[in-house]
Amino acid sequence: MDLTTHPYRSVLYIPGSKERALEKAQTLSTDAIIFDLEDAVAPDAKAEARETLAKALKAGGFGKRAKVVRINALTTEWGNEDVRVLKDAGADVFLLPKVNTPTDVDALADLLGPQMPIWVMMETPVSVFNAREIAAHAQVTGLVAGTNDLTKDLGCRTRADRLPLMTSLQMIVMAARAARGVVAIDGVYNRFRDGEGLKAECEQGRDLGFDGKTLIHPAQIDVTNTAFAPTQSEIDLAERQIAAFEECHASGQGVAVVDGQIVENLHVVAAQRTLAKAAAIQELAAE
Ligand SMILES: CC(C)(COP(=O)(O)OP(=O)(O)OC[C@H]1O[C@@H](n2cnc3c(N)ncnc32)[C@H](O)[C@@H]1OP(=O)(O)O)[C@@H](O)C(=O)NCCC(=O)NCCSC(=O)C[C@H](O)C(=O)O
Ligand SMILES: [Mg+2]
Repeated sequence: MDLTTHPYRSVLYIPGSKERALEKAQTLSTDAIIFDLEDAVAPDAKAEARETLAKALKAGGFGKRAKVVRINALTTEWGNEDVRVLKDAGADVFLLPKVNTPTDVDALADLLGPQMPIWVMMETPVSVFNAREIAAHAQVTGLVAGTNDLTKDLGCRTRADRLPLMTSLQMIVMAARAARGVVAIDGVYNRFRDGEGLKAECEQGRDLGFDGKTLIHPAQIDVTNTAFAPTQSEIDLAERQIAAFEECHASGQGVAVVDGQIVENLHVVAAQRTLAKAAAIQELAAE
C-alpha cells in the first residue's frame, strides 16, 4: 500500500476492545481505521484491548484500509506497553495522542524505529502553537485534529459553525501543507445519528483544506466519503482545464480560459491533484 497516495476521506475510530466492531470494520467502506487504545477504552479494559487488537491485526482481513493504531500517551502507565505489544503486529501508522512538542514525537520514534510513520493528535493548545515544528518532524506523516480535547482545553463552546476552533483548525492545515506530504484529518462529529449536521461539518472541513475526517460510527462513512471526493463536474472541469492549457501552451500562450475563468500553470497543478485523488479513490474501490 502506498500511504502517500492513499485517500484518507473517512478515518474511522474503532475501540480496540470491541471484537464485534473489529470484525465489522473488515466490511466497511472506510479509507482508514484508527484502532483505538486511548479514550475509547476504559482503564480496566486497556490490557485486554491491547491483546485483542494485536491478535486482530496479526490475523489481517482489513484489505486496502490504512491501519492506524492510536496508543495511549507515553506519559501514561499504558503507552510503553502498547508500543511493545503492537509494534510488529501489522499497523501501517502509529497515532500519538496528547502531543505538545516534537520531543514527544521523538520519544515514540525511539521506541518504534525510523521506518514506522507517525500521526499526531493535535488536541492541546500547546500543540497548535507548535504545529509547524511537529509537522516538520521527519517521521510525522499526518496531523489529526482532536476537537473534543481542544474544546475542553480551550474552554470554548461547541458551536455548529466551529468558530471558536477555527484558528486551531487552520493552523493544523497550514502546518501540514507547509511540511508537504503530511495529511490533515479533521476532528469527529459527536452527534453520530445527525447526517445533515455531519454533511455540513464535512463540507466545512473539506473547504478548509482537510483531506478527510475522523469518524466514530459506521453510519458516518458514506456522507464523509462523498464530501471529500471530487465531484464528477470537478473532474470534468479539471480535464478541460488541463486540455485547454496544453493547447494554449503549444501555441506559445501562458494563459487559457475555461468557462470564463483563467487557467494558469498553478491551476493545472490543482487540476492534476483533483484527477490524482479521483484515480486513487477509484483504485481503492476496485477489488
Ligand atoms: C458511539 C458508539 C458507542 C455507538 O455504539 P452502538 O450503540 O453499539 O452503535 P450501533 O448499535 O448503532 O452499532 C451498529 C453496528 O455498528 C457497529 N459499530 C458501532 N460503532 C462502530 C465503530 N466505531 N467501528 C466499527 N463498527 C462499529 C456495532 O458493532 C454494530 O454492529 P452490528 O453488531 O453488526 O450491528 C460506538 O459507535 C463507538 O464506540 N464508537 C467509537 C467511539 C470512539 O472510538 N471514541 C474515541 C474516539 S473520539 C476521540 O477520542 C477524538 C479525539 O481524541 C478528540 O479529542 O476529539
Ligand atoms: Mg482526544
